[in-house]
Amino acid sequence: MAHGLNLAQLQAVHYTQGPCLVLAGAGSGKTRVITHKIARLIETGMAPRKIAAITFTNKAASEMRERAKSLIGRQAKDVLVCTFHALGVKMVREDGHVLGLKPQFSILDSDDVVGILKDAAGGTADVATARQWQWTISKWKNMGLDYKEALAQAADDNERAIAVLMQRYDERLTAYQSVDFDDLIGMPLRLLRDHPEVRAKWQTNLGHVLVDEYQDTNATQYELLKLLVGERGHLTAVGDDDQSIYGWRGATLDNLKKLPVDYPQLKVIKLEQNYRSTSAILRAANNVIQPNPKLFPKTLFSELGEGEPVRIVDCDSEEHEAERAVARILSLRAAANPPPDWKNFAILYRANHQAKPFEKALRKANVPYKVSGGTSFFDRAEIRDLCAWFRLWINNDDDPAFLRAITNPKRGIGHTTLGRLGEFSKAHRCSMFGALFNAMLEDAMPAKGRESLLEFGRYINDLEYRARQTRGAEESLAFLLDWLKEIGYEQHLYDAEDSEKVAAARWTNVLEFCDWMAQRAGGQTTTAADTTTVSESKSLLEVSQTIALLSTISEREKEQDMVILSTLHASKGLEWPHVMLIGVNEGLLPFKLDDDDGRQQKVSDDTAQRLQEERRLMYVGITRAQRSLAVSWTKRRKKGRELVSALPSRFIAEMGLDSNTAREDPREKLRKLREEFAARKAQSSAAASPDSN
Ligand SMILES: Nc1ncnc2c1ncn2[C@@H]1O[C@H](COP(=O)(O)OP(=O)(O)OP(=O)(O)O)[C@@H](O)[C@H]1O
Ligand SMILES: [Mg+2]
Repeated sequence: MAHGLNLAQLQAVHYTQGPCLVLAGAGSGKTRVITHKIARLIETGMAPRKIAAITFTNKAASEMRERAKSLIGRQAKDVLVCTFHALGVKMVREDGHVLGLKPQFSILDSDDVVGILKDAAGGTADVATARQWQWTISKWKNMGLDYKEALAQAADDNERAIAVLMQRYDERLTAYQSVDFDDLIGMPLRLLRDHPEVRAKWQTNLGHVLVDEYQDTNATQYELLKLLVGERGHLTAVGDDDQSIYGWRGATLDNLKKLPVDYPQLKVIKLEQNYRSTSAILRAANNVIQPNPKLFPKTLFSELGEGEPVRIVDCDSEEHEAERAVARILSLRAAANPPPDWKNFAILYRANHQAKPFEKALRKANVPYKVSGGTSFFDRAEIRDLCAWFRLWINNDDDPAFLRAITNPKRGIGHTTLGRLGEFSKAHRCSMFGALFNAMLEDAMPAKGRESLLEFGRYINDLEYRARQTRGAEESLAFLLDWLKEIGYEQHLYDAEDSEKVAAARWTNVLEFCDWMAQRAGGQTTTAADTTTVSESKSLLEVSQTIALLSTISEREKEQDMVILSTLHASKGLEWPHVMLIGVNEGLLPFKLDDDDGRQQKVSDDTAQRLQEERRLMYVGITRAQRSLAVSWTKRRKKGRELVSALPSRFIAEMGLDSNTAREDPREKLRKLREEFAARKAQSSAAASPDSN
């Protein structure tokens, strides 16, 4: 097991007596330390289920599980590898009853939250305002505040009003037996903080907790972590202060500073060798991050050789930029034999909307690509409709799911009827579903409306019963298809869409989703949020319970051979042989900074801090590249409908490249291509792929 680790890494892996912090730059093998340490802990006799490894995304979790599996085999499946949120789901499912929550609680998605907030505020607010409330409440929850504490620290009347709204909002969530995304951290924290027996249970159950990307944890997550590991502090955290890019979401570098204070026995280990990138790439990264104040001094070197110079690509417009990116991918592929896989290329950008021209250009050139971190499969309206039905089978009290299921597809139940049902359920303090079977409902609405409601209720009960009996892949698929036919979902899609093509695509998604669910019922796959690894067939009801959780917190990831388009934020922790950073313009990266035009000497503290975070984002982007890096910017950008002239980002100059060699010159490229062609010919058939590592 020792192979493939340097001395400092080995030290981190073997130190299991107490808390350990690995603090090191990008690509220095921090994540590798975590996987090897999992293996080491198991080797020394710790039961795999006593180990928890916390990652930043579900994708990172499944990758880590794979890596652990290749080191230690099947035992890896019992290690709890998941995100903070998935851990939260597990904790709330096991112990939420202490807080009055049943194990079959629902997790609300962002749209549900906005709907509930609007409703709780009297129903007149627009979506933008409701999103603002959502943002503020989320911020408070991430600071570990309940509505009373939020009220006490509110800065103005507006915030006080939101704190009052927060109370009503949380009351509704309790009534719906539902939680929002932030509760998945806040509730476990309350469980451990306020309930010693629960705390004792988790501290005994977990022998060691490992955390990747520690620099991006927020205050609540840190508190949770501390309570999970207790005073013994069997904790390994790895991180890089230069890669902290979630400050805007409440992550705080204070957690890095607090660790040595809260754990005086903390062992701090630094790693200095970068195993990912060539020296040319690493130098550009070091230059960019250099102006930022240093929390901990570090140096980083690479032994992978100088490599290709970093390319700066000047473009006229976004379309031009996209064309050049595609041309670069094609020429890099043409230059190697066999050509590197598509998945070796990544196009990274600051904001989601920047992907569009690139998608168009890639499609035009028939290049397979995947937008990662964009709209997830589970965010599609049709999938969310189906998930609402599942949520309702599992948790009849989930009112948002009830409303979504009863109206998708429409079943002739009008708004008036639903409105009356809503009022009745409020007056009688029960869920809308519960109200259906209340004898007093007779007085609240005309018989006709009531009859259709009851019919729906009976149908849900019937489905729940049938789903419980349905096991295995084949039965499940048959059940799902029957159900979709019964509710007329395909027709519903065709009615809702003007374009038949769009409707057909949505129906294909539905079928793909059913197939995927059926496979899970057959016991095939494991996913990041589903921490209990599936190995035998499950009933469809059990499967839908985990799907309902997945619907908001997981992306369905398949390993496919495609060019990756990703935001810089979503690229954290990942690596590709060839990376293109695009839209590296002032105003985009760094993103618009209020009082800073790049020339002023003095800027406000806030702006200076945001600039530091933007610089870290650029650093993250550069350090994703293993062998080649191109950085492009455009002379003109779209602003609304207009084309305005634009400047290259200050970060391009800061990379400190020699402008003569770095600019991409078409003539030089041609020369290189010729050279490579000649070299390949000489090598003839024996040529091995430089990309097959
Ligand atoms: N000792 C080593 N020998 C050889 N390769 C290594 C070694 N340590 C790490 N690597 C490789 O270097 C690359 C970067 O490692 P890893 O992803 O663990 O770095 P990291 O510090 O987590 O990076 P980031 O800060 O971007 O998350 C990986 O491909 C990994 O397999
Ligand atoms: Mg990492």
